[in-house]
Amino acid sequence: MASVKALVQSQDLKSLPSDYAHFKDSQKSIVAGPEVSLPVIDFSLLSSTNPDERAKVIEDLGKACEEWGFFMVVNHGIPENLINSLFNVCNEFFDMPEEEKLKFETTNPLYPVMVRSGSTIHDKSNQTVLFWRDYLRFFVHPEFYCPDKPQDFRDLISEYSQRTRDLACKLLQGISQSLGMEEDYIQKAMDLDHGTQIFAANYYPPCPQPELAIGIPPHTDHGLLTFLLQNGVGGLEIQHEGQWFHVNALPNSIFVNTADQLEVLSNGKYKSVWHRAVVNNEKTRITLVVPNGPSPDTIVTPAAPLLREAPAAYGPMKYMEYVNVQRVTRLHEKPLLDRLKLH
Ligand SMILES: O=C(O)CCC(=O)C(=O)O
Ligand SMILES: [Fe+2]
Repeated sequence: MASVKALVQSQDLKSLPSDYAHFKDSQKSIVAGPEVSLPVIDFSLLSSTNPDERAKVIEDLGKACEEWGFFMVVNHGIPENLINSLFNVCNEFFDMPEEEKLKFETTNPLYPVMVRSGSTIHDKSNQTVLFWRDYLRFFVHPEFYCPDKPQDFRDLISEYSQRTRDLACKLLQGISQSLGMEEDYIQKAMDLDHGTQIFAANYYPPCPQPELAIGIPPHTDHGLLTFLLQNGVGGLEIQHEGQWFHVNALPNSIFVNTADQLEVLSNGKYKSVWHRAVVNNEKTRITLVVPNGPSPDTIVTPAAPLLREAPAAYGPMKYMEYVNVQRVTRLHEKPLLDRLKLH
């Protein structure tokens, strides 16, 4: 299938092709949410030698997970030039000839490298609706995959994936402690030495009628923590206290959201945040997304130490099975996470 990028380039589009109309009439269209300021976590304080400073950042981290499920990490130590190079190389990837990219086209979520355009969803009447985005996704851990073009892609991804894995481990140590557990509880219980890490790049070209289209419809992410970078163009919205809010990034920050397996592990204390990507009619938006999850075979359950205080609120499920079932769950069906709830 042709990419959304090619569609935009091939025609002087004045209106949205009907396949991409998520909202059939402008009355029900997307209304951009108001902007909200998010909790900010200073990552450098997690390795502070001052116990009070460390205790404070762990408390802030716990609050951010409990009240928002979404925060920005600053002073994360990932070099700005690595991030800039990654955006450049991902842009080059989407600029490659269609035939090159389509080599990776598949609908099988287990393929290690996948390119898709306008991934389909089905609305209530079972009609297909396409997302206004092109998409590249591959597994980087426990096994490392990466397209071999453009040049330097592999090296950059390899470095970014190592650094973000380290960031995820350290944040999860703080999160373990914020739940009153041993620092390495999550690392051991989720087998993070073999943790699943994915790299995804979303490419949202300018859209002629952005209010009728959707980049990604509302969803929660599978995994523990997702990291997101954007190329300076906004579009991410999160649900907070029942309302949609637009979120914007501080310079040099990384967005982090709590995901489904962290909700299960924390026995519901930390909620997996609902979010969506809206599109605009002016600028191409690129986001680089790294979901960090348990090892593929980990059976995820609420953490044992938390069950002294309350009974388990979620049933067990193997992580990879969860990923696969979630992928075939349709928009109007009950979300998989809700189906795991025991009461
Ligand atoms: O691009 C965005 O802003 C959201 C991406 C996202 O939610 C995802 O890839 O899971
Ligand atoms: Fe997401």
